[in-house]
Amino acid sequence: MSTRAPSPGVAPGAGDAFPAGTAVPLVVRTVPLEPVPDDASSAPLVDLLPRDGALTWLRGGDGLVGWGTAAVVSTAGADRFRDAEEWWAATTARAVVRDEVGVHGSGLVAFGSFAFADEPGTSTLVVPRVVVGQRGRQRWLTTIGHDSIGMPGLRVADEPAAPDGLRFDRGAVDEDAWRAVVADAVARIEGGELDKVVLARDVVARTDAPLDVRWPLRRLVEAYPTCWTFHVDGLFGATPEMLVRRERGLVTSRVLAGTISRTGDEVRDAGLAGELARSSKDLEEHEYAVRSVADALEPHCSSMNVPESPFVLHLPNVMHLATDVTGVVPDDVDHATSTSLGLAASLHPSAAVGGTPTPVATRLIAEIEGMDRGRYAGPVGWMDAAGDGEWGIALRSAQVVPEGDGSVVRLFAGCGIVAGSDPDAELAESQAKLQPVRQALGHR
Ligand SMILES: C=C(O[C@H]1C=CC=C(C(=O)O)[C@@H]1O)C(=O)O
Repeated sequence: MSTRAPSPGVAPGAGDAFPAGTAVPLVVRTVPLEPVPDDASSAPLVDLLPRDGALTWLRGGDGLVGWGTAAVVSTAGADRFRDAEEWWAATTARAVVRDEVGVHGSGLVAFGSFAFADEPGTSTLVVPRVVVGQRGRQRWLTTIGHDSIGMPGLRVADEPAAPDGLRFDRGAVDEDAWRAVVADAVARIEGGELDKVVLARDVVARTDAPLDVRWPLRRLVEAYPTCWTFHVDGLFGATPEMLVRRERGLVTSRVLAGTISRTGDEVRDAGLAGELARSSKDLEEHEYAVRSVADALEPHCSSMNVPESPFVLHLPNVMHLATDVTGVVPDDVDHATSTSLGLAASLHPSAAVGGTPTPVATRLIAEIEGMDRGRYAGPVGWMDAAGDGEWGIALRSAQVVPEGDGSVVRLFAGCGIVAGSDPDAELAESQAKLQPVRQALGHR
């Protein structure tokens, strides 16, 4: 585990690093901002983000944006969630917080993104210098530093530049090879090795100048208002799947599995939605995912509601079978494992991104998928000092890394494979799931 805590101030990304482990208390202040007017005249939160150090968690106008780094931790391996949780508990215990708003997301918060697998990969929790939040018409501003710091003036940021020289290339496994991997998984499922496995692939985009991530973020926020648009440490996307949300003891999880592409024709799509809702292959795939979430949440909850049948969630590119699981976490349960991050750790990887049985599926993914998922399909979101927060599954996402004078952007998509899955249909499904980020980068 490595930690850093830069010096005070509110300039995005500025500050010298304190030595690892420095126990400097954070000074946190949240104040209300002017309410959002009815006429949609105020800028969306995504427009406030500076170019460097932007952190994002937004859905339909609500959510959090942040920038700068007040403190950060990196963790890795099988204990990545526990180590991050311990660091957060120590950080919040010595923070001095004055929160004049007192809503979900005000006060001290950290944004986080966790690796899919135990190995390889690193995970991170970042405490920003500045957070701006919105819930309905309510807005607030939080500053976080190592001393009392002034309130920054908020203004709409400069217009991000479009990706320069954007081009796409194959990922780690080409399309023919990926179809063969899917066929191999189907044979193993039909041979009785396991019931379901989720197999993913990547596509690589390159740019000639460093990608300004605010370009795709602004487009994702606009095109996918019912998804959670996120950005943490180079991983960005718009996920429709909520692994776990905890607010004052109420826990919710939106489970997705089972997909059909949309055609754009309303009448045909209504017919396809009906087909999806009746498809025994998709219902089976969905049931494994719901079971995995319900079984993982159950030990933490005093009561739970797991609907018997899914509904069809309509997104601009695809439709999914969806189930909203809810539960109540009693006050007296072990705090360390029932924070939103502790719950995310128990739920990950659900059968929406791993498979059934989980250990067999994750071994098979490592054996045949042929790529490193990094933080794709891992939990991404935020948490507050009380352990409330929201952790989505990092789907419909991409990882940006610098390369030469430009950037490499790896886009990811995965598909649930069960007995009877067809490799051609799964490839087409993965292409539909790559569409949101492709289009947000400017590629039609
Ligand atoms: C693994 C992904 O989607 C999951 C979530 C919804 C539907 C899925 C499916 O139908 O296969 C996947 O389980 C992805 O988008 O990369």
